[in-house]
Amino acid sequence: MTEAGRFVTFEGGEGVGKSTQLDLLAAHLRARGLEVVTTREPGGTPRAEALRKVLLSGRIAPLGTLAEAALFAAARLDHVQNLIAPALARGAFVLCDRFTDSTRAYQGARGGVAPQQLALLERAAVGALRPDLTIVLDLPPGVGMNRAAERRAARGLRADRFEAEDAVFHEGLRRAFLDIAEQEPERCCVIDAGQPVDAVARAIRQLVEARFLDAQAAAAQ
Ligand SMILES: Nc1ncnc2c1ncn2[C@@H]1O[C@H](COP(=O)(O)OP(=O)(O)OP(=O)(O)O)[C@@H](O)[C@H]1O
Ligand SMILES: Cc1cn([C@H]2C[C@H](O)[C@@H](COP(=O)(O)O)O2)c(=O)[nH]c1=O
Repeated sequence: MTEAGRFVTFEGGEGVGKSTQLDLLAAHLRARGLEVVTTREPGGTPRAEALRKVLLSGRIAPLGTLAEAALFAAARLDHVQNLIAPALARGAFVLCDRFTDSTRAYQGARGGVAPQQLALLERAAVGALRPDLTIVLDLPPGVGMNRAAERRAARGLRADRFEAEDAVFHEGLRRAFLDIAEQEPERCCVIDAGQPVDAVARAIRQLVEARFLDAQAAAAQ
């Protein structure tokens, strides 16, 4: 449930195309004259971006997955309070690269943090805020990991804390995101991310227009 705006999150494993598709949707919505705020997790505000650096460096990993989950929640609290909630209150479309489902998948399903503990952290960080729509980009993990590795090589980067996990971890993540989508079909929509970029973008545009913009136009008539 959001305030006046629309909150759309992009989820899925590594290299499935979340940032590519988020940018394309943002450009499409801006061309229609809408205010769009693009952001990401962990991150989105200066304090949360600082926490992102620590989390992805792997320096927190020795403290255990519960500590990591708590730090993701701390970053999210700052992000929601200082960027997401104000933008939604203004009536903007907020497009966010990863949100609470990533914690459920990475720290919960794969990291072994108990659902009750995750629920407490989630409530503390986001209160009653829920995405209006979550786009789950689905891809065999091998394909996504290859895409992510090529992107890293082009930028001269090394694998981060989570990219460095093994194939079993990434296979489990894919299942975790699909399970979340099955459990919340009204909020989540799974899209085949193995299609060419343009085809994925078209599917996302159609979904967003049908969900938010066609209904708005019909109501205005
Ligand atoms: N549909 C596609 N087909 C082929 N390549 C793609 C497709 N979508 C994105 N890519 C490429 O794959 C790489 C990863 O894409 P992107 O950064 O958008 O993924 P991501 O899900 O945001 O990754 P991460 O979670 O690792 O940050 C980029 O080099 C991008 O150009
Ligand atoms: C929000 C969130 C993220 N993660 C992990 C997932 C990714 O490996 C990184 C973020 O990197 P990206 O290139 O921006 O996708 O962090 C997580 O484990 N838990 C979370 O809640």
